[in-house]
Amino acid sequence: MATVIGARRDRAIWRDYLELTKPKVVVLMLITSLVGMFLATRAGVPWTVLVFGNLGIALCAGGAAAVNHVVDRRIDAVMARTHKRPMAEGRVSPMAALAFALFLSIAGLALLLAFTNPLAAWLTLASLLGYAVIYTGFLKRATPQNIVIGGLAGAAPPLLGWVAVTGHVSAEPLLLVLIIFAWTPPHFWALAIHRKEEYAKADIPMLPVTHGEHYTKVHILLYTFALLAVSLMPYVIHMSGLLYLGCALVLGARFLQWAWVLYRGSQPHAAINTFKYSIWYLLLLFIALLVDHYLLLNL
Ligand code: HEM
Ligand SMILES: CC(C)=CCC/C(C)=C/CC/C(C)=C/COP(=O)(O)OP(=O)(O)O
Repeated sequence: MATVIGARRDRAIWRDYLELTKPKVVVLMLITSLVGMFLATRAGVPWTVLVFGNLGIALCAGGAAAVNHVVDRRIDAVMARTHKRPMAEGRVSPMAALAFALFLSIAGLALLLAFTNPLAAWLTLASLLGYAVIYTGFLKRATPQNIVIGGLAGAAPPLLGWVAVTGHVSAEPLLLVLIIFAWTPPHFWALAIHRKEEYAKADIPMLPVTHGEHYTKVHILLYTFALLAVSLMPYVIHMSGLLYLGCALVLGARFLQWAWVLYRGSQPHAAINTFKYSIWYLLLLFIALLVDHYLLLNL
């Protein structure tokens, strides 16, 4: 077995490069961009946009994630959740990871320019820079509101998908962005409560570290209320029908229940369970948007 920058290589190198792209996060983002594409039109989405548009968005998101791994390698090495990452353990060198990130990002933008439209490419570039440079390079170490502001980049994919199809920004995809924007604080702060000591050790000013657990739980509750309200808007503006409304109410009520259990402190694993539920929530809410869309079209 070879030794790479002081670290033993005991697994295939492609796995390390794949890990740099945060594949599970990117897959969920892709589902939201797919939904943005399908909701943008009553006719079918051209297959070139469907395939190369989503591939372009995924490559750029993966490129941004790889930059995040490079910039954060020292703090990742300090935290138990992240210390086995390829950069934190030195299995991939910063130069190699940056070259990989650059390759993914340029390939992604080229696909978007070739198969979608310039606006989709520019907005994707803005999201890429928003996450890789603004959030990772500045906000993360600067303010406990880091993930609220930085959340905009992660929330962008439904807009990117919509614009890839239509070529312009409109209210409906902005509403989908708003849903993910309101979802991000409960998603992340629940995990941050669970991992509070690690963030404190790494000197990262996440809300539970700077303002305490109680304050964070109150804000999780408030954002979850806001999320429930915003998630009903697609029905209110006649973008979605009753099936979506029912799903949004049930999924939102369950999210509120978790936020309440977390707030009351009555369950030892409430924080990590709220985090896990947040991922199922977003996945199921966007599947509901899609199923509802095709039901409405066929009525
Ligand atoms: C600024 C915004 C966000 C922050 C700060 C954030 C933070 C995090 C963190 C710290 C994790 C844990 C990763 C791990 O355990 O290695 C995570 C997991 C995850 N996040 Fe987010 N997230 C954000 C936005 C998003 C968005 C927009 C999506 C998808 C639309 C998303 C989807 C996921 C998924 C699927 C996981 C589970 C990954 C796994 O199990 O490996 N996140 N997030
Ligand atoms: C083009 C486009 C759509 C770009 C979006 C890029 C993207 C992958 C955003 C993900 C958001 C996320 C997982 C933040 C966590 O970072 P963190 O550094 O706080 O978490 P960590 O400690 O797990 O690395």
